[in-house]
Amino acid sequence: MSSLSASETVETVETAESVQTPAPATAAIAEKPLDPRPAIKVEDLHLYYRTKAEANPTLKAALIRKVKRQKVEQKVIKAVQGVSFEVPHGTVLGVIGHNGAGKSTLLRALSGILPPTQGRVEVRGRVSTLLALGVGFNQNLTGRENIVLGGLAQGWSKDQIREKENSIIDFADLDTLSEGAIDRPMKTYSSGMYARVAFAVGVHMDPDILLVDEALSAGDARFKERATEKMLELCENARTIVLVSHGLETVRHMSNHCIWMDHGNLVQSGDPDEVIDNYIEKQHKDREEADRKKAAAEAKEAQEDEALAAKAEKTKEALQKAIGEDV
Ligand SMILES: Nc1ncnc2c1ncn2[C@@H]1O[C@H](COP(=O)(O)OP(=O)(O)OP(=O)(O)O)[C@@H](O)[C@H]1O
Repeated sequence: MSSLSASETVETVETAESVQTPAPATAAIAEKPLDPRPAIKVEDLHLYYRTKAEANPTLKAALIRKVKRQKVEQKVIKAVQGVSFEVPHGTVLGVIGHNGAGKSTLLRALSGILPPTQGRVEVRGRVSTLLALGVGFNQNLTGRENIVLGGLAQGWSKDQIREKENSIIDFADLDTLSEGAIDRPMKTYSSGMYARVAFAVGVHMDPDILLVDEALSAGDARFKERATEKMLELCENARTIVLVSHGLETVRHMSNHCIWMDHGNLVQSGDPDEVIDNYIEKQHKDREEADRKKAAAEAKEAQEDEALAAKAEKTKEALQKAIGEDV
């Protein structure tokens, strides 16, 4: 499930126009970086989305608005709020957190797709990004054609393309799933097949920094294992990987540093086992709290029902009494 984009940039620095608020505590990730300058440096990063959303999007409301020439109110979603961390070269950084915590948004900023609303992102090296399924490939072209197209976009020579094409196809190993699939349009692929091609292309871009957003989740166990091996190999060669995933065991297994995001904030940064265990504990506590609240609400509702029934009973008795007396 992925797309890829690669930049040839040796040093990318994204800076927001205004840096006003003081930076929160910076999370240094490794003690002995291979390169004294970090591969990634994020300082007081804020990322906001502006959307025009209506509470009640009805045709009537739209017509009234048009007649009255009213504008739809703009809503600001603060996806990332003041996050700072550094990633030395050769790190596999796992990024975990609940749905909507801001993980993918953070990755988009690292890849340069999304400029910071405020703060600073520095990325040193060639970046290859594996993002959401479907982006980056032409669905009507075959897997092979998309690989060649990707190579051309990278500025590879014909020989390089030929050499890498075979290696990418070998790595993706689609034939074991469906013979000849590599020469069929990608719109006919399953999400797992897509993930295989995307991941194979991404790692063959020879990136210094590989950004992976759940790209492996569609792959089967065997492919995940091979992808893991490949990522570790990249990492041994001082390449840096940022892996966003809900697969906590994958993150635990693969990463040597982990950050936990919650509602756009960085909750913890440190050893993967420690961070993941704390995250799991928090999830349990949240679930218990939610269960407790639900039970309390149900008990309250039952009490109110009982009180209403008692009141109705009393009213009925009073009515019967009144009717009886009248009679
Ligand atoms: N294109 C967008 N426009 C508006 N809001 C967005 C957009 N993309 C994400 N958001 C919002 O930003 C917040 C963070 O979303 P993001 O996708 O970064 O979270 P995430 O941690 O990756 O979630 P998940 O684990 O579900 O993929 C959410 O509130 C989300 O609704």
